Amino acid sequence: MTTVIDGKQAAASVIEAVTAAAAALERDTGRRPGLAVVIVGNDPASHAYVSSKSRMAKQCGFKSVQHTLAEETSQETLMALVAELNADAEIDGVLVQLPLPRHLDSDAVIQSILPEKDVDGLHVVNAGKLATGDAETGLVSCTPAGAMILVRQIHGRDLSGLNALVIGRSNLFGKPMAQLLLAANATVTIGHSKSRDLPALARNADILVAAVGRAEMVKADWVKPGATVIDVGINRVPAPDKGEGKTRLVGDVAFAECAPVAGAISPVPGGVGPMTIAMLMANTVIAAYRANGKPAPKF
Ligand SMILES: Nc1nc(=O)c2c([nH]1)NC[C@@H]1CN(c3ccc(C(=O)N[C@@H](CCC(=O)O)C(=O)O)cc3)C=[N+]21
Repeated sequence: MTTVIDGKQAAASVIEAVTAAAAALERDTGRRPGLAVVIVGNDPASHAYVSSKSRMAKQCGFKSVQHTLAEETSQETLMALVAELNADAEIDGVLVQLPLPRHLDSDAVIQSILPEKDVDGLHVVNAGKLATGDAETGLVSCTPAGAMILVRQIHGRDLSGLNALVIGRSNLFGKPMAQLLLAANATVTIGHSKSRDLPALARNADILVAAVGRAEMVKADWVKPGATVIDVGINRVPAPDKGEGKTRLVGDVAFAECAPVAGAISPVPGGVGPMTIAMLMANTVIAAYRANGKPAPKF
């Protein structure tokens, strides 16, 4: 029988550990972890994500602040806010919700966040630490960190001898995911839109991670029988059966046809998504421990 990986349950157990770690820090130092989330503009999906992040931060016992800036905010204003949060001793983590409106240079903003407060793990210092195997002082991007916990549920910490394919090569996900799999001894391939034969690469993968950004692109005949399939896609597609103008959330994997072939598979929703938010909380508590000179908990 195929295992359907329960991301909600895995996220709940991370949140439980984060909440306990936050309470222990407050007992020892009188300080709570502080998370600042910055959002620019009016995109409803972004606002929904940011609200759930702020809600979760409060649930974990953090100091949670949200800065909502107008769509027409200038680069200077946004960078000045980041500088202020960098200097604020009560803030351990700074997250700037992406994507930013088109007139803003998001890379300049991200790189201006202090690496030790970069709970998204997007600063070049954190990307570099991951690439060079420094897990002790860096912060790892939340979605790959969460996906990796799901992989560990199935395979444990040592992926020696297993072939992994990551489809997607973004700095936000594909590259850090490949680094994490490599650090766990998997034999890693990164596939992307210019790869010659993605289905053939996929059929060779014991661990198939899909982050292509195309609804249900991975089909049953891409999946090696018994493979672990991790679906990182979030696509809203029309759902006329739910009513006129309604949508549903689907992943990058055609779940219904792939599930019977896979050994384990993560669904959308309820797979990687909830883990992303849980790992943001984990990174914030890690940053707060380090800021207080304490050895950080591991997740
Ligand atoms: N600086 C930055 N960091 C991010 O980590 C970041 C971002 N910007 N911009 C947008 C994306 C998207 N993202 C998600 C988080 C949780 C779910 C999640 O919990 N999804 C639920 C379903 C939620 C629903 O129903 O809409 C699930 O998959 O079960 C999804 C997507 C974080 N992102």
